[in-house]
Amino acid sequence: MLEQLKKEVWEANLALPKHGLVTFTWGNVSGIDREQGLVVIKPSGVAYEDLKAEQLVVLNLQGDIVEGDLRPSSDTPTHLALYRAFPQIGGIVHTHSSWATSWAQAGRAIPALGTTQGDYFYGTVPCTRAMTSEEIAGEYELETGNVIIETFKDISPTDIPGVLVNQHAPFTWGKNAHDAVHNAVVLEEVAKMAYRSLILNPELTSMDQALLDKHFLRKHGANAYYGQTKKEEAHK
Ligand SMILES: O=C(CO)[C@@H](O)[C@H](O)COP(=O)(O)O
Repeated sequence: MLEQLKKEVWEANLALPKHGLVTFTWGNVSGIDREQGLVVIKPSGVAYEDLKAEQLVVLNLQGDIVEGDLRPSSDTPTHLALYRAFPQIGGIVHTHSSWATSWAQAGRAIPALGTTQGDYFYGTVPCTRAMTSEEIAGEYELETGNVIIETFKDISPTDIPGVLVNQHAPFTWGKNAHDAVHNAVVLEEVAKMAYRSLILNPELTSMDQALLDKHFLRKHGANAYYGQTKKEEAHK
């Protein structure tokens, strides 16, 4: 089980440069074995082309390293906070992909303007609030997790599998590491499309709700891999 998870997380990290989501080592992917309560994550600062599966770091949800000689990603506290708060997710990606990061630096949420976003995000991709000076001076990565969790207090992480961290960059998640990478690619694409759409038509606000329902529920409805039956909820 753990060896399979390491292979999956290793492959997912290598997919980041393949999809043009990272410059240098500006990104990391993790996955979790919920039965064992163990998280596998990329080691800090290691170039993707040099990364070996055996270099991945294994931690428990409290952040204790149980396997691995290298330092875990500097974003590990954020990953762990999200795994503790969102039991539905099995993989997390953090990158500085340039279009999504531009929205995060601008402190702006990405509205759902079309079916491309609607197929994967059930509406707006939120941007967290700016962190306080105390939060920034404290354990920044842990506080980043906390502000994401705060942002999602009324949002289901299965409806919106990603977030923009204010003045930082995006995090995405999914049922496993590969799914989280898929959502990271989608987020980068819709960030680019939304920017261009708003340049072409600054009056845009959001897409038609019925169209959003149709597209999101069609993909994440009765067979939703999270085990929820969104169709029933949608027609109550
Ligand atoms: O957010 C940041 C830096 O702002 C990090 O994501 C780094 O860009 C990658 O750090 P490591 O995973 O190599 O520690």
